[in-house]
Amino acid sequence: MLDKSKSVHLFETAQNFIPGGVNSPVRAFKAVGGDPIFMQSAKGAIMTDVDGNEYIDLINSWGPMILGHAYDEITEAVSKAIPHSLSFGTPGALEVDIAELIVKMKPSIEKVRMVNSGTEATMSAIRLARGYTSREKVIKFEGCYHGHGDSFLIAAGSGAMTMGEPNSPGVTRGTANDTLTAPYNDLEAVTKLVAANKDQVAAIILEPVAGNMGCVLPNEGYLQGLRDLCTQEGIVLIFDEVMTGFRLAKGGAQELFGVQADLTTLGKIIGGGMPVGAYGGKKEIMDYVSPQGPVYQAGTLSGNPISMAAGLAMLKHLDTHPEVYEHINAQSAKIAEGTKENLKKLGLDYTTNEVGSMHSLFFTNVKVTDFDTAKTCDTALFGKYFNAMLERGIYLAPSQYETLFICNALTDEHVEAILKASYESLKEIH
Ligand SMILES: Cc1ncc(COP(=O)(O)O)c(C=O)c1O
Ligand SMILES: N[C@H](C=O)CCC(=O)O
Repeated sequence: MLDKSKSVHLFETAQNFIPGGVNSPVRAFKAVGGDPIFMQSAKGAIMTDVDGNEYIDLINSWGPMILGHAYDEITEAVSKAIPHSLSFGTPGALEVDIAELIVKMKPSIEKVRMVNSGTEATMSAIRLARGYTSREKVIKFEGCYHGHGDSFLIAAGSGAMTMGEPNSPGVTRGTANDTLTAPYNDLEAVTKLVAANKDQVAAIILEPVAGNMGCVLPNEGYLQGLRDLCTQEGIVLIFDEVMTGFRLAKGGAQELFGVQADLTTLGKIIGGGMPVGAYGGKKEIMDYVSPQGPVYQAGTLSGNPISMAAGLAMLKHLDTHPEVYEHINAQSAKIAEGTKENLKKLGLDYTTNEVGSMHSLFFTNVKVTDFDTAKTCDTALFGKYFNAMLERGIYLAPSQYETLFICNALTDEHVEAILKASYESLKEIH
């Protein structure tokens, strides 16, 4: 058994001062049992906890550590920026540089506004869509997560799904009424929903690859179908690429699937791990944002120089090193294939979904294509698997309804260790 005594002590103390002892619910290990591990440091693909245990990290801060933890180019850029002030509250040169680079790397984005989190990005994007269209309703998909803005805590994935609270108390009935939900991957259902709310829908928002009910891929033609529907009905199509942007390809899911959104929301990845978000898209729509247009949106720390320095270093690296994508995709494919072989060897019939450097093992024999099929998973069994892997030094996301992310620092030796641990863990829990 790992010695977790310092983590246990910290968690006991934390619970006195922080709700549930954590600053974001999925970290609490409630869905998998046991106490959360408190981390001390991380470098490359390895995290070290406060008790000195080491783990191969398969969450990578929920996605942004594409280059691995404490990547030299990023930490150097941050160190260089720090002496010049931690925040100006005025425009700064790095904001212009990163905006220019994002516009270059993501063809559907002509203008971009920086915010401080993915939640802020999605909240701002739907306000903009409402202001632009003069319509009030928004369609989201069951099991998709767009942060914790009131409009999105309806049939939400990620922690909300994990805690069994996809509709949160505290969201007013009025707000909930303006959010319509449809099943993911069902074009007919969303088309009917739009028809039933003719000329009232401002935006359709989705994760182009859902990562918050586990990893769920869009069916062939689904994204294009939504694109066509939105164009036809004057609806703003928003791709929430907080997870997929700059991860699945330089141009994110839009490049991979060849479908362009009107607005795109971005998050943690463009800060290289610092608290950042952004929304951007067609100039015609973005020019509705204050101070150019009437839709108000602001932020004291938006475009923060330290966050911009980190994000810029990360994006510059991704822009000039296509081999990063080759490597993370290849390592992810090895893990996915190896997991399938392990399942076969053990006579287990579970489902795996993967795309690029994102993947999930679902404890169900049902093909997972939406919220309902994701919910067929044996979450108790996942909890056992999670803990068995943790004991073997592999840090998975502590919920069945999250996606695993691969970083560029993951070597073949790491992959081998992950697959060995996975085989032993699967064997142990059956
Ligand atoms: C797709 C998606 N959108 C939005 C968010 C919200 O981002 P944040 O947690 O930075 O507010 C997340 C992650 O939490 C996400 O995965
Ligand atoms: N699924 C979420 C982000 O992508 C999990 C992170 C969090 O809410 O703490």
